[in-house]
Parts: sequence; C-alpha cells; structure tokens
Amino acid sequence: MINDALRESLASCTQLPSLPTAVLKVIELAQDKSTRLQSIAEPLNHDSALTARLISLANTVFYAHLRPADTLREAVDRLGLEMTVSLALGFSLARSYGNRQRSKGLGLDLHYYWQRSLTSAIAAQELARLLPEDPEGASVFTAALLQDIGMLALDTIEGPSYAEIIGDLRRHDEVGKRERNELGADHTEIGAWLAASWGLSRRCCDWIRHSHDSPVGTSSLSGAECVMLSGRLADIWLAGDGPNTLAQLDTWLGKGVQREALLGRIQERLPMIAELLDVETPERIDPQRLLFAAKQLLLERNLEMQRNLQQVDSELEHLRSHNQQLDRVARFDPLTHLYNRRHLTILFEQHFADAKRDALELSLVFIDLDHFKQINDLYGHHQGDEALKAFAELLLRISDAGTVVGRYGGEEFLAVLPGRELPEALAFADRLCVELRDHPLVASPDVTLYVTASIGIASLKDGDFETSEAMIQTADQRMYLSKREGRNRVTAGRSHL
Ligand SMILES: Nc1nc2c(ncn2[C@@H]2O[C@H](COP(=O)(O)OP(=O)(O)OP(=O)(O)O)[C@@H](O)[C@H]2O)c(=O)[nH]1
Repeated sequence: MINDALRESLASCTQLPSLPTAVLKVIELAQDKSTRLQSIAEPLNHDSALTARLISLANTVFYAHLRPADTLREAVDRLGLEMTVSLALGFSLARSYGNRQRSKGLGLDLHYYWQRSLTSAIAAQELARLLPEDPEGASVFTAALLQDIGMLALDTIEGPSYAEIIGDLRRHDEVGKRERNELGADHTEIGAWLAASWGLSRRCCDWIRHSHDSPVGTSSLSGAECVMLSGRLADIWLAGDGPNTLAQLDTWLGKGVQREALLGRIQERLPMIAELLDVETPERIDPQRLLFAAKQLLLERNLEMQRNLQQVDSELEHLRSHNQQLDRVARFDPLTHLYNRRHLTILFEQHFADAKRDALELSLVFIDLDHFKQINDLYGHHQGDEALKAFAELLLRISDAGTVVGRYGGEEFLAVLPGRELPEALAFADRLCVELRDHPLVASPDVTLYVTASIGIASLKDGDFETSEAMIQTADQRMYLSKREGRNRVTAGRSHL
C-alpha cells in the first residue's frame, strides 16, 4: 500500500517518468484485440531513432528471415505486438530518463539501473521459453523490464537523498526494505501504479507489483514467477557474486530448467538489447565455471547444514537427559530413590479419587521408624542413612506390582494399597514388622542394626473419608497411637483410636 503522503507527492509531481505520445498510443492500440499488427507501426514512424533501432533489432539473428526487414512495418511484423510495445517503451524511457539524470550527475546510477532492467527482461523471456508452456515471453519481457521503474519515480520525488536511502544498488533485496522503512512503500508498488497510469495491461501491472516476491516453488513456473526470478538472474551478471546468486536461485529453478543453456541464451542476447537501450553490455560471465562454483557452494552448504543438524541432535539429546534428570529430582527422594512426599501425595490423591468414583477398596499404611534419633546418635548419621536406604529396599521387596511406596518425611514412609481392604493392609504391615524383627537393616562388620517401626493403617471403607488428606491424617494418628502404646506395633481401624 502506498501511504497518503507518497500518493500526494506522486500525484503532484510533474516530472515522473513519462512516455512520448506515440508510445502511449501504441500501448493503447495493443490493448485492443481488434488492432491489426501493422497499425502499431504508424504512430512510431515519426520517431526515427526508435524506428532505426527496431529495424536493426528485427534483422538480428534472433528474428532472422531470409530477406532483411527494411521498413518499420516489416520490423513490427517480425518482432510481434508485445515485443514492439516493450522495446518502444524501454527505448523511450532509457532515452529520456537516462540522459537527463546523467547530465545532473546526481541520484541513481542509471547506467547500472538500465543494465539490470534489460538483463532482467531478457532473463524473464528466456526463462519463459525454457518452460514446457511458454507463458507469453513478450509479456514477461515488459513486466521484467519495468519491474524497477518505480525507482525512477522515487528518485524524481526524493531527489539526491533517494540514492542515499537505498544504499548499495547491488544488494537489491535491501533496496525494497529500505524504501518501505524510509518512504512508506517500495518501488514495485510505485512501478505498478505508474504502469497502470500508462495504460499497460492489468496483468503486466500485477507482475510488476509482485516482481520481488518469491516463487511458490511448484514444479513449473508461471509467468509471474519468471518475472520474480528475472531480477535475481540479472544479479548473476550485475551483483558481483555470481556463484552465490546462482546457488540461491537453485531451488526455484527446479529440475526442468537447463541452467547452462539458460545463462548462455541470456548472455547471447544482451549486446543487442543493450545497444537498443544505449547502455554498455554487462560484462560476460562463464556459465560453466559459474555453475561449477555454485554447485561447490551448495555442497558446502549442505555439509554445513548436516553438521548443524548433528549439533541440534546432540543438543536435543542433552536437553532430553537434563529433563529426565529434572523429572527425577521432581519425583524421587535422592537418598532412598523412592517417590518423594510431593509425588507420593499426588499419586495417593489420584488413587483416592479413582477409588471413590468406582467404589473400590483402598488402604494406606503409615510407617514411622522407632527411635531413629538414637540410631543417629549411637551409630552416626551415615549408618542412619544406610538404615533408611535398606528400609526402602525392604519396602519395595515386600510390595506387589500395584502397591505404591514412598518416603513421606525423614523417617516416615507410606505404602498405598489400591484395591486392598484392611485385612490385606494388616498383612502387609505384619510382614514388614516380621522382616524388621528377623533381619537387621544394617549388617556390616562394625554394626548390626535392628530397627522397629510404628504403623498406622487407614482403609477407605472403614473411614468414610471426604478427602485424601483426611485419610492420610487418620493413618498418621493411628501410627502415633502405636508410638504411644509402646512402638513396634500396628494400629488399624476405629477400635484402636
Ligand atoms: N541419618 C538420617 N537421619 C534422619 C534423616 N531424616 C531424618 N532423620 C532423623 O530422624 C530422627 C527423627 O527423630 P524424632 O522425630 O525425634 O523421632 P525418633 O527419634 O524416631 O523417635 P520416635 O519417632 O518417637 O520413635 C531425627 O534425629 C532426624 O535427624 C536422614 O535422611 N538421615
């Protein structure tokens, strides 16, 4: 979108790039389907310089006939309607705009500008010719030739500051970005607007507007896409980094396009159109060498990408293992490797909710080791730790697959028995007490350590608990009762409270 201020400047500017009446007339005639090819020649006949150029162009090898064309009518006949219009247009603009600006010695490098425009135009047309269906080569020629015409308009409005704003002409992608930032619109929009004001077809204006977009990348290119790629192809000659430009183009050109043939044909045609527009032919390139260098570049990039991918893979692996570690820290007790209090509570809440919903049994065994402070005091903290670890192993050993055990606090443990009633929970607690009685928790050459436990049991059916916390609290109170009554015992059910 062109902003209001810019639109006003464009509307009030009397010096915008313009076309002679004869060329405007030709454009108008060309829009009319009933126009006979020959009537196109009439308005142009008065422009002797243009006439001479068109005739000489029509006699080049590209439009070769047995007999040379002597008149403009014959030249138009050979060149065809669109091509005549295109060349008349380019010639008139290059003639008037090029000279004026060069004499001032300010602003845009017009010589470079016209070299790029004409190379683009030829590139678009040659690209279109290589495709299985030619999307009207002459039309793409016009749109590609005029794709940057908006730059001339912006240069006229902004004066010498325009060249400063857009910076290095060789970095064409940057030009559009800078125009949008600094002036509120880029030259493709202005160019489309200008082309519409000259009466060029809607399709041509659209192609100019989208000339700097990227192709969508389907198997074959459209006319619009030939125009989109034309400036980038021109940069192979003009931006000073052919292999890189060619490598960037590679994916868009696709398999169907013979690159060497394409570059060769563009190069062959450059001198003749350069002469018509009165600019120097861009320096020749060696397509074969350039393609080889581009291929090397692509290979290097491929390798670089593979290296990056490998790095990303190993970083991902590292993150994954770090996450696993974090997950372990969040769920497990570092000393005993049993579930920690937080995770144990979550799991119990889930079992409690399931049991409530499906009217299932659920029992909870609250275990507190007896006189643990004394163990630490007598044998040292390290032996205390060993005892806790051994107790955790014992818990796991006597638990079946459905039982969930964890460390609830310092020397407190919980066993959650889903689907189990009070008698089964009692059996579990008794087994635990028997194991503790019969086997020392620590048996090293220095220490033999027997530990007892005080246990409280709560079963869902027996308690009518509203919440999981209430059930834990009851089991805890019953464990406390076991302590009060002399430790090393199990308390379960109401009768014990
Ligand atoms: N070695 C070791 N000791 C711990 C750990 N966590 C808690 N303890 C100790 O466990 C002891 C618990 O002491 P108390 O709450 O007084 O209970 P108790 O000595 O077991 O006595 P009762 O519970 O009344 O039988 C404290 O001395 C804590 O330091 C641990 O990870 N390692």
